[in-house]
Amino acid sequence: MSLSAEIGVTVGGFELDLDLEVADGELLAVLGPNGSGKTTLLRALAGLVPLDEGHIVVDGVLLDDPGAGVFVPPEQRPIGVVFQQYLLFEHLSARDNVAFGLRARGVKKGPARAEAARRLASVGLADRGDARPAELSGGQAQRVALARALANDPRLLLLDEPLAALDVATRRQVRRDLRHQLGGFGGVRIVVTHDPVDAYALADRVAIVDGGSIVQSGTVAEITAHPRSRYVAELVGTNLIEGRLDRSVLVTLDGVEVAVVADFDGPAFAIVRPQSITLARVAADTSARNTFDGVVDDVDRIGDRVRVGIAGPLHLTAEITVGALDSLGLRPGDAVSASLKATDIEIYPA
Ligand SMILES: Nc1ncnc2c1ncn2[C@@H]1O[C@H](COP(=O)(O)OP(=O)(O)OP(=O)(O)O)[C@@H](O)[C@H]1O
Repeated sequence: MSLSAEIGVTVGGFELDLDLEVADGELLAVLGPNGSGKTTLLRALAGLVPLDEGHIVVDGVLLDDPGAGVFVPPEQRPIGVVFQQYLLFEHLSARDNVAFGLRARGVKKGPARAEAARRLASVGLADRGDARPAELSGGQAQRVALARALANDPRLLLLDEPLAALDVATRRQVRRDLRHQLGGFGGVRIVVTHDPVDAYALADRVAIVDGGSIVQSGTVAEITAHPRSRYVAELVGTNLIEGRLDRSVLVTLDGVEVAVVADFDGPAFAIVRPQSITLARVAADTSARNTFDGVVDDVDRIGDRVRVGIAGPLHLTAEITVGALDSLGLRPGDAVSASLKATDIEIYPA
């Protein structure tokens, strides 16, 4: 393992408490909603916030351990950071921005500038060394920030929302470039993002952070198939129901009963694809085992499909065609009946 960390930090009443093990060459995406602690995690790894408890070990070297009285300052850590807004010095050229970190570590001006030029060339910016940050496109500024982070040959590379500063049109191209550039780095890479598309495009493994702790981690495929929280279910666009199974009836925490097909009892999650939910104006006489009456609380059109949010005993999202929406004439506030077949509900242990 190249990064092994137990992070215990409190900032302004917010508590971050999580463990991370990341192998050399692995790219971990840390995904979570606003305020979940992602930036605080990066700041703790980089040494910008000292740990209150725990330890950080990179390549076998202890960087922070309050119990042992060890704290290696940020500039001495084998860590490169690309911050959210890149934080390039506006008054310095691209080359001097990249050379800055090397100079801070005692490299002489000439060799630092030569190394910076080489680093810029490696991210495809050989001809932009004299440009100031204001003269660079968003994608170019990001590559300068990456070249700067890599200039000291770090063992751990941290990227905080690397695509957030870019407009939608440039994002896709820069995401592709970034994947390519990150592919050439052999150490541990951690990318923080709240965009699942970035996580899926860049990462081998994803850790979902919520409320200062890791609520789920695994490969993208594992997380997508078996979400274990409402946040993740929403990210992957499915409905999650949590409860307790008792002979093929899932009883939710609120006491709602859902008929399912299951061969075990006990705490369980159920997922229902929005496309498997049938909507009707009044409770229909169907073969579906489950029918819930509710009220439409959201109607969101995506191409020729419509996602309809239903508030009721269960909060569900159904996906229907525009034609079906028109014939039902559903609007927010309307009463609606949602049916789901027991065989369309996938069950797994909680
Ligand atoms: N220096 C600080 N002083 C007080 N509170 C802080 C400080 N730094 C972070 N917090 C609080 O800690 C929580 C986590 O913040 P953090 O920036 O780590 O979240 P995040 O997941 O990166 O969010 P975002 O996606 O919005 O950047 C927030 O509630 C924030 O207000």
